[in-house]
Amino acid sequence: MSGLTARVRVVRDHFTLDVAVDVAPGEVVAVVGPNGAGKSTLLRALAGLEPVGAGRVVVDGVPLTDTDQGIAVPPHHRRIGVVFQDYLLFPHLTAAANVAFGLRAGGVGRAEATRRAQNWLDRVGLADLAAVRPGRLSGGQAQRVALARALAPDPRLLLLDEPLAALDARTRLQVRGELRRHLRDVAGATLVVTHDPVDAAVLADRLVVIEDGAVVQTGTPGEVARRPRTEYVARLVGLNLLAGTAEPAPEGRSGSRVRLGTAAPVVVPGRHAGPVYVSFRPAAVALYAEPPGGSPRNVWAGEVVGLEPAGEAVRVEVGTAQGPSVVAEVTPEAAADLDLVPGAPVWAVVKASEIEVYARG
Ligand SMILES: Nc1ncnc2c1ncn2[C@@H]1O[C@H](COP(=O)(O)OP(=O)(O)OP(=O)(O)O)[C@@H](O)[C@H]1O
Repeated sequence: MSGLTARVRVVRDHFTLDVAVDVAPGEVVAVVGPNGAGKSTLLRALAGLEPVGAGRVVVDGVPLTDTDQGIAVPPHHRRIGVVFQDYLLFPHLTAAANVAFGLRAGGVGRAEATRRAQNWLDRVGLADLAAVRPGRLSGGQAQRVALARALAPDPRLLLLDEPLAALDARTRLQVRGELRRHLRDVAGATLVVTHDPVDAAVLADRLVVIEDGAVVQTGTPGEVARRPRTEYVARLVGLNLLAGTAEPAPEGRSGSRVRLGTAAPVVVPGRHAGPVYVSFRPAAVALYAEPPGGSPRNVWAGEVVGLEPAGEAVRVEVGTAQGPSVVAEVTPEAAADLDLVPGAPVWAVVKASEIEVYARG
């Protein structure tokens, strides 16, 4: 099979990584997950930099790791491109010589390697800096040289670990756009580790979410953002997520009720039964300083736990006495009018029509 097919298990004292990932040729997959989830360990295992306890890593049909057969191709013979934060440029070589290095190591002759290195520096917009050594490059420029060095040998597998993390916000925006263009042209499989949901959404065709050493969700950025399956993913994409059990309304009535442990059940659109997730946007939560009049459904009484700015709005975390905590998004004016300070009593109301429901498990 072409592209990457991998299953790796790495066991440490207090941590086990056990994941399977497949990446098609030309596909860009972002690996996301909380700190310590095992993202870097996965990339390092694929690169041959981390001993694999059990598993197989196959690129374009060639086994690079196979613990059953005793195969462990050393990192420099894997013919893969890597941009890792600790895999720095050679300080004593010029930008052009850094890019040519990988080509030379792959058996390309000196003149051809120099020509192709220059061509790659052109492509990443650094033609004028070919003769400069890394010490005189900015962070963004060095990152582009590292990318050119990884891409120049036309690798069948490209691994990028937080390629934009070291850049300031403005450079990041620019380099992210360029990186996206370059990754679109890569014929091989690409895996990129990132903490940033925007990087993931911009760069990747598909996300693989890893938590505590295991894959917990995979899908296009849109699918994952619409239907998160874990607390971490929900927070990452800025949605409220509650787990519960649905039962459809009695015959002749629309909608369903979802029980959430001890909290009051929520009323949701559509007919659902069994274990479900319920998700909704913070902006779909209205807050009141007094119990709301009429008989709105889905009202939780609680208190303000914390507030933080979110763009032009204010995000308010509301803890409820018996149930879930929910995040609301209100205007700064509303936050002031409602006198929202930590500890203040508040009533949160979610419109049923704004709630998304999907099966768990
Ligand atoms: N060299 C090491 N020796 C022992 N344990 C390690 C080593 N490197 C990482 N770990 C542990 O392995 C687990 C996975 O770490 P890893 O760096 O792969 O996570 P990560 O998802 O990349 O995290 P981050 O987002 O913080 O970079 C963590 O529990 C970490 O403490």
